[in-house]
Amino acid sequence: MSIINPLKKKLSVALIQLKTTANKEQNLRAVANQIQKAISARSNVDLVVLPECFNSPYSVKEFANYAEPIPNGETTKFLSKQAADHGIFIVGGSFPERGDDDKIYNTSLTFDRKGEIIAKHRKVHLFDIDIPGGITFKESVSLSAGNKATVFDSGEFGKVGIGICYDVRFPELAILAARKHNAGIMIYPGAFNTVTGPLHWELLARSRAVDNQIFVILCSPARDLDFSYHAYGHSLVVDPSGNVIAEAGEGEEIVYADLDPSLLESARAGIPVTTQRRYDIYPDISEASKVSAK
Ligand SMILES: NC(=O)CC(=O)C(=O)O
Repeated sequence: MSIINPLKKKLSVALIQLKTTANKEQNLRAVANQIQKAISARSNVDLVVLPECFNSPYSVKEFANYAEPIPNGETTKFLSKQAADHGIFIVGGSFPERGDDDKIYNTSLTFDRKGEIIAKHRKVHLFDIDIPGGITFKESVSLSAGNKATVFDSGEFGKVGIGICYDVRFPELAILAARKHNAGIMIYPGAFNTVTGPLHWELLARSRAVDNQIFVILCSPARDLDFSYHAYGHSLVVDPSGNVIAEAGEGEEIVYADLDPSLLESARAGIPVTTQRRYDIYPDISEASKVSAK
């Protein structure tokens, strides 16, 4: 049985883990500086990834104050220009979007080398959790959920799926991207915290990678203990065998990695689950689990 390798060529990525302040202009300037730094350090960078909510505080009280329309808002124009000026792909983390329906979404835009928007993902699963003695957060207080899975075709290195943070806890998005659309990479801008991060951040990234034998990228803000929300940090890249091939600490840092198609090929050749699935036994698994959750 021949191996399907969705990754068309080696891809050099840079994940920008930076602190977010309450000042949007300052945040955008910091992103521009960090992109410049990444390009200067590694001239072959193809794709830059930014964290969830990189232009605003991660706070349900603040999302509406920072929300912008797409594509005519300041942050969209800024990201487009960065991508075009440097001739790189950018997965633009996420920022609060004010939709045409006046609702607020947590939205990630992806730009190609010419600065064109090639993907728009609105966080599908809102982060509503309550861990007594740990953390309570309810994005649904001020955000609305997106209603579609997102995969883009880079045209150069194959297809890529996008999720935002809490979306990584739901394997279905990555399964759809990898198995229905043949994506070789899943990218999640995310902002786990100091309670859930140590428990699940790396575990979930490695799980999504091994489930689908794809590369998985998670990009977080840097930790800032002066803010109400303490981001976990630890932006990382996982290969299709589940190995963490690059990882940041907690502070500001740029993580570099080369995504090598041969790693995907050897993972799928050695443990050929892609060709061994028994769809006769688990047709439409999501529908089945919906019934049992009632
Ligand atoms: N911030 C999130 O959306 C998700 C998160 O922190 C978690 O799942 O834990």
